[in-house]
Amino acid sequence: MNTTTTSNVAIEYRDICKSYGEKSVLEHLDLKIPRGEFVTMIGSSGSGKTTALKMVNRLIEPTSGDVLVDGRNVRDVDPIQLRRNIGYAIQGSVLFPHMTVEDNISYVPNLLNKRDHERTRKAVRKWMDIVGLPDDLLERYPSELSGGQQQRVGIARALAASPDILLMDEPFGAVDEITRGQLQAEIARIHRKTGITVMFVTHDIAEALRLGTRVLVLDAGKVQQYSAPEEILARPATAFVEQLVLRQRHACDLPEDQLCACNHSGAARARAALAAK
Ligand SMILES: Nc1ncnc2c1ncn2[C@@H]1O[C@H](COP(=O)(O)OP(=O)(O)OP(=O)(O)O)[C@@H](O)[C@H]1O
Repeated sequence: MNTTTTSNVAIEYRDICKSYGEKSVLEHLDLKIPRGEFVTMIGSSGSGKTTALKMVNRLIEPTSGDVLVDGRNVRDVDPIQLRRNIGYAIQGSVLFPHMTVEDNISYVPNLLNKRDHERTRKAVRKWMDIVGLPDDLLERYPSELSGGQQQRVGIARALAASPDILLMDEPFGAVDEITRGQLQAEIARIHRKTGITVMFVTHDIAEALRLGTRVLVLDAGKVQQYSAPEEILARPATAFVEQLVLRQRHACDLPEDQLCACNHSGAARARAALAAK
């Protein structure tokens, strides 16, 4: 039974098609993302992940079809207003190079509560703490930070306006493995704590399974599967998803009849699902 009603849907794609000239990138995408979900998007290169993501904040417009955010067609919402309620974090540093860490994070909150600078100051410190950065970095400029620290500041900035939706496009693609693991743990914690709706593009199936409450697998502009991670692992819907799952098992160096023993909740749920089969 489908229990997803309009009121608990944060983002909806209705029959979305996107072409660049003759090239079709998304074909009849229909998708509902309930409020509070953490949707990871994975697929082959060029499968349309970034294109679909950027339609939510109108950085890309569809050729046909509609995108709804909180039940409103984004075509009817002023893009600037829309983006104030949608955090956006991408790979690499997108910080303003001439601004300190504090000014970078407080940029949007300052626009929103112009008069209440004390409130913004407190919010900046709260987000520094949440993304695991010490306050003594507040006066530094982006060039004086490590890649991992810049990425954390980018996430703090995306979250600082307390958006309802967070769009993340391979946000941890450019950091080392250890930092990546830490950032994954932090974003999962932020999601649990805030209940924010997250769309997260990744090339890493382990990351998709670890973080996603639902995983969207795209190939050649079409949805291959949109399911909980345990479902993806236990019952891949297409040969393409099956290949992804095999890659995950091999990465974890386990026999194919066992699931990944990595330390993540998706795999733990998947193991339980398989055990119950
Ligand atoms: N402005 C554009 N003009 C023409 N083609 C474009 C444009 N933007 C994207 N494309 C093409 O659309 C297709 C989908 O791109 P998109 O960035 O959505 O894919 P993706 O799944 O995010 O890819 P990747 O995993 O490599 O980042 C690609 O073939 C890309 O080359």
